[in-house]
Amino acid sequence: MNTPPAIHVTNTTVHYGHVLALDNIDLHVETGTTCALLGTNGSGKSTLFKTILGLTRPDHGHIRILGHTHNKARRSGLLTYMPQSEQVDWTFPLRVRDVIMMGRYGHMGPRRRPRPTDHQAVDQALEQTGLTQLAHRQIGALSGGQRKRAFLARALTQNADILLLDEPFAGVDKNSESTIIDLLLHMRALGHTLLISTHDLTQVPTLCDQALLLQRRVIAHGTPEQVLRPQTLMQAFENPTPQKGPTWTP
Ligand SMILES: Nc1ncnc2c1ncn2[C@@H]1O[C@H](COP(=O)(O)OP(=O)(O)OP(=O)(O)O)[C@@H](O)[C@H]1O
Repeated sequence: MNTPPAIHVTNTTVHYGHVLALDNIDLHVETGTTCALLGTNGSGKSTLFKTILGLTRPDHGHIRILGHTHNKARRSGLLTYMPQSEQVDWTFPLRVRDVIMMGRYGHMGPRRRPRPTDHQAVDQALEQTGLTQLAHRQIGALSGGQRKRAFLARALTQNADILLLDEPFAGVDKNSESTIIDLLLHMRALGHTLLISTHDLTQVPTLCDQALLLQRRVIAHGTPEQVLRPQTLMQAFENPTPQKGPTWTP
């Protein structure tokens, strides 16, 4: 029997009130693929992640994760999500290790008592993200790049087949960026499926097998060489959503 696609989004439209965020999206990501999600600010990247996760309800459309509904996929731990920014009280006395352990909650019983396998998973994620020395530091005392690595470590401990990463390189220093790239290449080599939104086009050819260019609708989907053409990228600027913040120049 053929394996179903890791992510299969069909004919999916999302409005926030009168704002059209996604317009009839079709997306097919095979298992083991690393796909970049590209687009200007406000082009619908975060909305697409949230819709795949079932956190945002589409007006219409059909979403399957490895052949399952998002509820079943989430319950089965098939996918994990690293949001663009975390709603965290940075003054709360949580250590880096505690934050990463949260990724293991789905593997624990209702009392959330970590077992040796949970501690091992956290140790491994700390090492992979270069945070072992900072494990006992309060989360708010980390730099932006270190915080991003901690939340990536929390996602890794879930050991999900599919990782949805919203802007993993935004606001990180060069050191953190190179740690994150190495880690994502490692996950790719292990056969995980990754959907990564990024404004940094320079990473895409090395890191990704595919790229999807979004401007509420799909402008292009193919290999990085097919998508990263100036004339294709220009289409994303035909009618960009007015937004504050950085955009990129093709
Ligand atoms: N909760 C919301 N309520 C109303 N409008 C929203 C909401 N979330 C997003 N939008 C709007 O939907 C559109 C798509 O936003 P979205 O955040 O998905 O884009 P994005 O590509 O992730 O942008 P960025 O790169 O800035 O994060 C934008 O016009 C945005 O203003």
